[in-house]
Amino acid sequence: MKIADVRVIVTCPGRNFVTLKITTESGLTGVGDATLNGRELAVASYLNDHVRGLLLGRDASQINDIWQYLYKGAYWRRGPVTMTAIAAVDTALWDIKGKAAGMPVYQLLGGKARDGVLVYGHANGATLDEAVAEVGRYLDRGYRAVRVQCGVPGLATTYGVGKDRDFYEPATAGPRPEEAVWATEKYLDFAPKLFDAVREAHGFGFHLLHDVHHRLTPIEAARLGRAAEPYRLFWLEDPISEELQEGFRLIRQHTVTPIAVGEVYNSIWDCHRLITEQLIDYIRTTVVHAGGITHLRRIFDLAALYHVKTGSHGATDLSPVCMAAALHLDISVPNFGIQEYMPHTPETDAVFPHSYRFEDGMLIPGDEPGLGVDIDEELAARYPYRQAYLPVNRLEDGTMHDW
Ligand SMILES: O=C(O)[C@@H](O)[C@@H](O)[C@H](O)[C@H](O)CO
Repeated sequence: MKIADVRVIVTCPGRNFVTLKITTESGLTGVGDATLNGRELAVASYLNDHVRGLLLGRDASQINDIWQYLYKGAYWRRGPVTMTAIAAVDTALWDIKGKAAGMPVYQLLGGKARDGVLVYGHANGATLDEAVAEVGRYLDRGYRAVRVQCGVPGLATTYGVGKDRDFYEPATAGPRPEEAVWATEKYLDFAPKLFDAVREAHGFGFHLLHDVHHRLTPIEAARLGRAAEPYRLFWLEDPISEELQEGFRLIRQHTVTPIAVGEVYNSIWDCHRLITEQLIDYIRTTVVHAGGITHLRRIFDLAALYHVKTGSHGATDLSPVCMAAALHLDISVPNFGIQEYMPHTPETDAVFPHSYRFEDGMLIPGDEPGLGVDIDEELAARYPYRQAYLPVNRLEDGTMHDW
């Protein structure tokens, strides 16, 4: 199973995606997502200029060795660019291994441990009434878990409230990021009112989630977690900036609201203390940014030992290739919690034909050999890369804040 070709495909069917495609001498192909929102070309270059030549001629079946070769071999370990590049290679090799075995990847991971993958959808509204109505729309569509985000009175823009109702996209095309404004006190006063209104209108028969997007200090997050307790959130996501693992201990001391974190972590070394000290309830690392199926499985296994469940990131900047890979892992691990799901636009779905499907609040991975996802290269070529950035965020006095 020698690797004969390695190609990096950059395409922008509405938003940028980087995809790695590996072909073996016998003609088997595998795909891996390599998208790093706002820094896409850095990963494309890493793969093209520093990884491609190392893979040609190597045995595609040696996934573990290739992973270590790229990780230890780089000397410079971890970090989003390196780990996204390694993830792309790893994912493509699992896809190939599945095709070579004639089995879906979840079979290679030990088989299905559940019927489907519980997902949460994104309800958001500029006003409280709109947000409450949006939650209802998701429940009507069969979602059993809904994340709610809402414009904060007195703030012009708020994280999670998109311009498009169905296809949330925070990155904007152009040479510079958009600038947003933030006021913690306004948000902290408003958020419990939002949870109250949602529960009042729709009851407690579904899971309610909320994302803080790294904007609070530990004590502020503790205050919000405590205020949210009557509304029984499934989780409070990214309450504080993710670098300070000790910060989560302080939150824990004050509230029983479950905590989820991890979309910006790239390795087990970023979250091992959070897991082993049981400072979080859900780990949100995902395939594309945390070293692929091989490494994510290690994180999930460690988490399982400490009763921490999975809750992988699944925003639209993670391509359908990442989603397919995540689903194979989600359906097979013992400690699965939930999977984030934001449907892609029809343009993106056409570029990445896939067999996973939404059914009754769950995603079901396809049963064909490999990951059940591909890239239509001809179509992809019609959408050239467009520079785009995630927003930056400032306090009302101009101080740079976490976005
Ligand atoms: O929970 C989430 O889905 C978010 O935090 C993401 O939308 C995040 O902002 C984007 O993936 C950034 O690219």
